[in-house]
This record gives sequence, structure tokens and C-alpha cells, in this order.
Amino acid sequence: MHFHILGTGAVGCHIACLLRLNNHKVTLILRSQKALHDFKTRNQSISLTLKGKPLLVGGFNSMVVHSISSQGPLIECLIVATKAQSVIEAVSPLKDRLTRNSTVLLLQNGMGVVEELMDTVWYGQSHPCILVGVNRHATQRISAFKVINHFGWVHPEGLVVSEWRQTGESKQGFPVLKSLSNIKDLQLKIVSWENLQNRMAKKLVINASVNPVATILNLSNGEMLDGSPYTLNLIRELCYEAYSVLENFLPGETAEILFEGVVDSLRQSKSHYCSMLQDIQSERPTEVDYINGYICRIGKDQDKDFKFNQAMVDFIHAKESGKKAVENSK
Ligand SMILES: NC(=O)C1=CN([C@@H]2O[C@H](COP(=O)(O)OP(=O)(O)OC[C@H]3O[C@@H](n4cnc5c(N)ncnc54)[C@H](OP(=O)(O)O)[C@@H]3O)[C@@H](O)[C@H]2O)C=CC1
Ligand SMILES: CC(C)(CO)C(=O)C(=O)O
Repeated sequence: MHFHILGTGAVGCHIACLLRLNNHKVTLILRSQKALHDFKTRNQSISLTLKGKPLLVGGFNSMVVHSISSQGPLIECLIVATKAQSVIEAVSPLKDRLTRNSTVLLLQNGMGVVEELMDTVWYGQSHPCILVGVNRHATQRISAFKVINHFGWVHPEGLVVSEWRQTGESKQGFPVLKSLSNIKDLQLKIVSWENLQNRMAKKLVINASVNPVATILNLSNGEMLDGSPYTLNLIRELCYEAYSVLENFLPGETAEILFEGVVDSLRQSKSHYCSMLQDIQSERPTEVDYINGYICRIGKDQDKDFKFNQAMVDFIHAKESGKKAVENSK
């Protein structure tokens, strides 16, 4: 099968390598001419550390997103591995190459991405088969086209996927799902849309509770766990508020059980600096609007309290613009 990968950071490079190692044809869709130049100077190869072993994976095709002509051949399967806030901008130029016979797999953290994409790009029109995944593979980008996969290949549910709004089995997405399930290191699990939403909501509660607090305090997950009780109090408030807003997606859960899950995830990732903090440190925009921001939007619709999550959205945006504001005032 021919896969196109849009977004060649940590997740995109990891999945591109696994596909090549399993003999699929893979085309990387790069963001800029500079990225294409960098990729060519590395002989179009990606360095992936998998299970502690360094690998150099080659044999990719590559192209730049804005040079893609609408007249080219159809894209069979597009894997979207950009950050949540870049999905629409990145997918839109490819629309004419994606028909109802194509499959698109979205791998973003947070919630609301698929709805925003469908409302903006394919509103009221025939659209490709849309698959959505919850990705548990923790991958770190060391530099361009050099990534380390820290975790995921032994997890029985490394990548959990469902077809968007599909109640039964995905028929149209079947060939893609079959190819992905043959990749042992991916640990694919296929679930119903309802089940996937439940998993996304649980992950969202963890990210909404942990990420902004770690980012504001500039702490690793372990430093938060073993640090001041005030930090854990704040994390608990965020978790309880997130649960009260997302309750409909979380049948059978309680706020206390979810909080234990949050603490557990801190314990499992003690040396990890969360993705939001890494984005701020690298001066990239964060995904806060799809994490705490999503909780605020649902909270508003349901007339529920969301003040802690709103405060986190405001803090993180203030941090994102902080450097620019100081530079502009000079
Ligand atoms: N890393 C991880 O372990 C996990 C990440 N996730 C989620 O997966 C998603 C991707 O994360 P991650 O790989 O870490 O992010 P990265 O920032 O490492 O990669 C994003 C990539 O998208 C590219 N990009 C941005 N805008 C465009 C555009 N308009 N057109 C084409 N390419 C574009 C970026 O280009 P450039 O190189 O120029 O920045 C970059 O290569 C996020 O939603 C994240 O939350 C989920 C689970 C685990
Ligand atoms: C590890 C975890 C759950 C929180 O830090 C995460 O998903 C992230 O860094 O975004």
C-alpha cells in the first residue's frame, strides 16, 4: 500500500519508518523547501531509535506540501501527524487528491480536531474515509529526521484506531487497518467510535491536568509528583473540573479514579518533560486550545464550571506570546 505522511516530526518519522520497515511505499509530505533540502542532504533517510537500537531507514519519496498539484494521482492513505492546530492548514492543499476512495488517519492529541477538519474542509461534501487514532507511542524528536521511540511497542494497545462516527466495523478503511495491524511494533487495536471517544477523553483529562501545570512551573512530571502539595492540588482541581465537563464521554468513571490515573501517568513518566513544555521551550505554539480549550468549549455549551481550565488556556497563551511581546516592546 502507498502511504503519504503529512508532518514529519516525532510521530510522522516514527510511523513512516515502521511502514518502510514493513515494505510499504512511503511518501513524506514536507512543510518547506528547506525541509526537502535537509532531507536530501541526509540521502532521504530517517534515524529512528527503536527498542534501544539505532536504525537508519531509507527508501522514502518526498515532496513539499505547497508544491503538490491538484492534478496528480489520488492519495490512497494519508497519515496526518502534524500538531492539532496545523491540521486544517496542512490538509487543505491536498483536498483535490483525496476522494471518497482515500483514507485519512488523524493522530493528534486533544479533542475536536476531526470535527473542525470535517466542518472546514469537507462540510456537506463527499469525503475520504476518516480514521482517528489514540497514539500511546512516546516519541521524541532529537533533530530534523532523527527520532527516538521511548515507549509503545510492548503496550498491547500502542495505537487504538476507529473510523469517525462508525458504529460497526470500518469497511472502507479495512485495507489500511489491515496493513497497519500487520506491523507488530505498532500494536494496533481497532475499536468502535464510542470506545475511542472514551479513550480520547481519558487521555484529554490527563493532558489537561498535567501539561499546563508542568509548563507554567517549568517542571518534569516527576518533579511535580514529588514536589509541593500545592502543585498536586492544582492538578486535582483541573482533573475534577475536566471530569465534570466530559462526564458524558466517561461512563463508569469517577473523578477520583481519573485522578489516580493522572498520578499513575506522572509516576510512569517521571523523567519526561511534557509536550506542552517542550513546545514552549522550542518557541512553538502549543496544543492548549485542543486540550484545556476543548474542555472550556464543552463546559460553556453545557453550562458547567470551567474556570480552572480557562485560567490554564490564558496562562499558556500568555507564555506563548511572552517572548514576542517583550521583543516587540523593545
Ligand atoms: N510525540 C509523541 O510522543 C506523541 C505525540 N502525539 C500527538 O501527535 C501529534 C504530532 O506530534 P509530534 O510529532 O510530537 O509533533 P512535532 O512538532 O514533532 O511534528 C509536527 C510536524 O508537523 C509539521 N507541520 C506543521 N505544520 C505543517 C504544515 N502546514 N504542513 C506540513 N507539515 C507541517 C512540522 O514541521 P516542522 O518540522 O517545520 O516543525 C513537524 O514536522 C500532536 O498532536 C501530538 O500531541 C500523540 C502521542 C504521542
Ligand atoms: C506524558 C503525558 C501524558 C503528560 O506529560 C503526555 O501525553 C505529554 O507529554 O503530552
